[in-house]
Amino acid sequence: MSKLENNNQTPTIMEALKEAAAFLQTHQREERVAELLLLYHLGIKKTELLMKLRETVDPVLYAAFQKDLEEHVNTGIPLQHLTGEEEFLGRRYYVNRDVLIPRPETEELVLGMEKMIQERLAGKQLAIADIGTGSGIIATSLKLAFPAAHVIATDISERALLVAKSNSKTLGASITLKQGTYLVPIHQLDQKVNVLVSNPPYIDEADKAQMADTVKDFDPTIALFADDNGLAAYKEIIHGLPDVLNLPAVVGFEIGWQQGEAVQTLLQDKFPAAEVEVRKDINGKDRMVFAWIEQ
Ligand SMILES: C[S@@+](CC[C@H](N)C(=O)[O-])C[C@H]1O[C@@H](n2cnc3c(N)ncnc32)[C@H](O)[C@@H]1O
Repeated sequence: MSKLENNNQTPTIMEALKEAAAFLQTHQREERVAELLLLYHLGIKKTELLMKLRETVDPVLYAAFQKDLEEHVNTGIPLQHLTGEEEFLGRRYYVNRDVLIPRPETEELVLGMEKMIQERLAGKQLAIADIGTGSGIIATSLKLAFPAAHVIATDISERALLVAKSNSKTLGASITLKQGTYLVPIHQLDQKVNVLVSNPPYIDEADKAQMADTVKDFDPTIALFADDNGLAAYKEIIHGLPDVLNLPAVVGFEIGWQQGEAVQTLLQDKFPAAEVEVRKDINGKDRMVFAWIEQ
């Protein structure tokens, strides 16, 4: 067990940060965790932190900060599980062990969907499905971007849906939440949609050994892994698409960086006349597939 050595029970904020950053660096953890965790414990914003660098840290808060820091170093517990929140497109979402921690790549998926909806479905009544909603980030963001849309969010996990419910409520997004496997809840609602988006599980189990402990030990297994080289969820969803889409429709998937061609082919085979495009993320890796399906 690594322990943070400190001889000073009442350091200044600056000293606490330096000491924590060095501790994280020694244990090959991201140094930025020090600042984010201290902000959380002090209950202040970064701008306030910069003005308070010479103030001493309350010993009780400092002890709690150190305890979390040591747990992070020793177990790999993600910062977001210590603070119970993550930011997504400028909004704060509650997270726990029942949901995937929202990723920046998914922000790019949502922004891409918003743009396609504005360009292709302007003036149309929108019915949007988010399949495998997890913490509800995609469904909530799209409802807030298109307030008149009917948004349905599904997940196989009841516990994930509780998190999505709490987030959508806190953020004032009225969405319909349904439990069930992939498209089944959409069928049950007898509701066709003209927008379908999903960030499904897409990691091949064979890649587990190379994954960071912060991911494989803490994100829910059901949110990460899929059979068939990670393609099983795409295959199942795309197979059922013709029955749930009200054309013309926009479809968007987040994908693993090596899955672009496979998912594009699955969509193109199902809808030969569709425009299907693989897009890269900010790091230059294939990360999204978008389809515009008119017939
Ligand atoms: C990669 S996570 C994405 C969560 C969230 N949409 C996001 O982008 O952060 C995949 C989600 O799909 C859900 N899931 C896994 N298998 C499913 C299935 N068979 N049917 C519906 N949802 C499923 C998981 O519970 C998880 O919430």
